[in-house]
Amino acid sequence: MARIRFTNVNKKYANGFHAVRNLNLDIEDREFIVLLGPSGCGKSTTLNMIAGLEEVSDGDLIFDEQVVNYVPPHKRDVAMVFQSYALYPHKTVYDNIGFGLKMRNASKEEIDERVQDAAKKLEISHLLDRRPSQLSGGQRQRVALGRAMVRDPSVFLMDEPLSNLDAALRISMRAEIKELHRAMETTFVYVTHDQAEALTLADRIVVMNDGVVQQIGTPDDIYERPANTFVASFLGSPPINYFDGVLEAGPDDEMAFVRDGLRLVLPADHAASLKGQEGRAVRLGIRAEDVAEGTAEPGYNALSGTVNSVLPVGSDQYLGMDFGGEELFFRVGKDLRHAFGESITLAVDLNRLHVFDRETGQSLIWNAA
Ligand SMILES: Nc1ncnc2c1ncn2[C@@H]1O[C@H](COP(=O)(O)OP(=O)(O)OP(=O)(O)O)[C@@H](O)[C@H]1O
Repeated sequence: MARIRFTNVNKKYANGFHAVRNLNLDIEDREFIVLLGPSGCGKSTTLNMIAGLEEVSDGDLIFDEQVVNYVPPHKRDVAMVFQSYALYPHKTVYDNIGFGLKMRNASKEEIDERVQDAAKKLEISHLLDRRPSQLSGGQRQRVALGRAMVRDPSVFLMDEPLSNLDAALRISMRAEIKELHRAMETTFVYVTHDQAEALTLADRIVVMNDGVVQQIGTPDDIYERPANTFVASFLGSPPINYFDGVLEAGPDDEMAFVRDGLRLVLPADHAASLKGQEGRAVRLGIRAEDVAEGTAEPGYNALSGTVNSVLPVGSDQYLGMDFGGEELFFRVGKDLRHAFGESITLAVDLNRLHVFDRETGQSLIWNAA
């Protein structure tokens, strides 16, 4: 069992670089947590603090009830899988998987039982006599997973374990990692910069930027109710569209977003949370998929512009629109037929709008985590 808690944790590297700032995070036993963010945001540093590979500069890192700030890695009951696999090139798959157990003086029988069991689960039993150089990338990654599995750790740490695999294999390995989590019944902490990976795997996602947590929540929370423009922009493809404008009060407690060529009436519950804020400078967000081809009166709950680009992506298509000199991107059904330069009106799904403060970027309608 392992619950992991960070309380006011900071990490400053020896050169003074402040990589993680005031981190507060409570990871429940058996939870699948994904640390998500752009390169350099501090996710690997956070994972390495759990592993004991990096020391906490201040604050406390707690496993269950024990502060582990100064507990060395081999006493933490964690296993880690790296992007680079880190296999021993001259050992067979069998020996690679069993090596950690051998170093801990496990009996030959125990090693054999655990290696065979892990190999079976990972479907690599037929590869046990090979060396890493005789394996594909996906098979090597399974060996790395097997090596971590046989240790039966309380915490499983993974740092971009799929990023060296091709697109198709990444998707099938995602399903396997999810199944592994279910079967192992341990706490998983997984680092990635890939939003799709995070959304598919996580019970909860921690979005980080510049060493600071931006939002902690379920995949739905993060995608549907982003706490700020950073989170809103980091997830979604093509990325969310923004419009700068102001709030305008209307009759019957109505609240609308207005700017040149656009007036969108906000749903009643958003209007209620924005009551009294008319005149406020806001940034409105419309996700690429939250539009439909519509005939609503132009300028009112609808967006009109000209088609700039049409990019089919198989199941649907990305539609580029010129909107008063601004370039917007939407994701629409593959059956919509539009030609370059054509005028088009899209109806906006008003229930799925996002409203942010223009200065701070904080959401004004979803409670920040
Ligand atoms: N030993 C170190 N000394 C000084 N700065 C470091 C050290 N290790 C990492 N950093 C810096 O700390 C920041 C966070 O690094 P970290 O590896 O945690 O980022 P990341 O989010 O995992 O990024 P990536 O996806 O590129 O690995 C980066 O700016 C990095 O350059």
